[in-house]
Amino acid sequence: MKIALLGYGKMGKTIEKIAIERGHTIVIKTNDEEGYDITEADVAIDFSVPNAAFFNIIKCFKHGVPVISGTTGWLDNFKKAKALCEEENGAFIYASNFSLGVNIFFELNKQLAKMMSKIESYKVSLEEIHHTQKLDAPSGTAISLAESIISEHDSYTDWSLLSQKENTIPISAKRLDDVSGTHAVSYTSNTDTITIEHEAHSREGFALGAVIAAEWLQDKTGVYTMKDVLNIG
Ligand SMILES: NC(=O)C1=CN([C@@H]2O[C@H](COP(=O)(O)OP(=O)(O)OC[C@H]3O[C@@H](n4cnc5c(N)ncnc54)[C@H](O)[C@@H]3O)[C@@H](O)[C@H]2O)C=CC1
Ligand SMILES: O=C(O)C1=N[C@H](C(=O)O)C[C@H](O)C1
Repeated sequence: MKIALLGYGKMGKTIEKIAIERGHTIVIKTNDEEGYDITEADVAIDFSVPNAAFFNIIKCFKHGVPVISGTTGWLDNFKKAKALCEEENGAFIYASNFSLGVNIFFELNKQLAKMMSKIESYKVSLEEIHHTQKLDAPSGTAISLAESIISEHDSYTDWSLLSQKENTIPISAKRLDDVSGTHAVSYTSNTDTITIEHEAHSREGFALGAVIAAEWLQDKTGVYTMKDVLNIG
């Protein structure tokens, strides 16, 4: 498979290594909006920056190139991207987190929220920790976790960074050197705390998931999620 890497930073470089190990060829690697012919690629993988992702993605739709995006912090335009994908008969997967471990963690989070919805004595909170170069906060993964709790738990209607408000899930975002990505969901009562946590040991899990998603998407049209790719949940 000929792959275009839209964004050749920390993730782009990790994806390149894994894609080559799996027998693919990188035909484009760019940190720019222009200066390449996207039709050279069978599939594009966008891990760029929040203000570039939407442009990169719709360019792929316009040229009939299936696209995977893991860029976070651009979701105000997500609905528009989905609609454009359908209009152009494109192929698209966005995931706030491509690792198998986090996608299993997403399912655990959903089940736990469903169970805790019936128990009023526990209050939920989220914590995410990432490296200091991260541009967005809270992380895309923390937002996915919070939205899933909101859809399963009757007491929560919103999330916010460090909120104290009733019905709002507080998210704490910490930035420390060299942390690939840690997410914890805690339920606290007067007597105890239940915590589930996922800790990424490196970027390789995210990169492998993105390459597997690209392999899965290459002959399809439509908008999909990692749940479709991994067949879990
Ligand atoms: N969904 C997931 O599983 C994961 C998502 N991410 C997200 O992926 C994104 C990238 O992460 P990193 O590689 O760690 O960041 P990074 O900062 O190392 O790399 C981003 C690259 O995008 C480049 N760039 C800037 N403008 C561009 C444009 N117009 N077109 C293409 N590239 C452009 C930058 O020059 C930089 O090299 C972030 O939004 C991050 O949150 C990161 C890890 C996993
Ligand atoms: O920026 C990162 O590094 C990561 N970003 C994603 C997010 O915002 O959730 C996924 C992962 O946690 C690493």
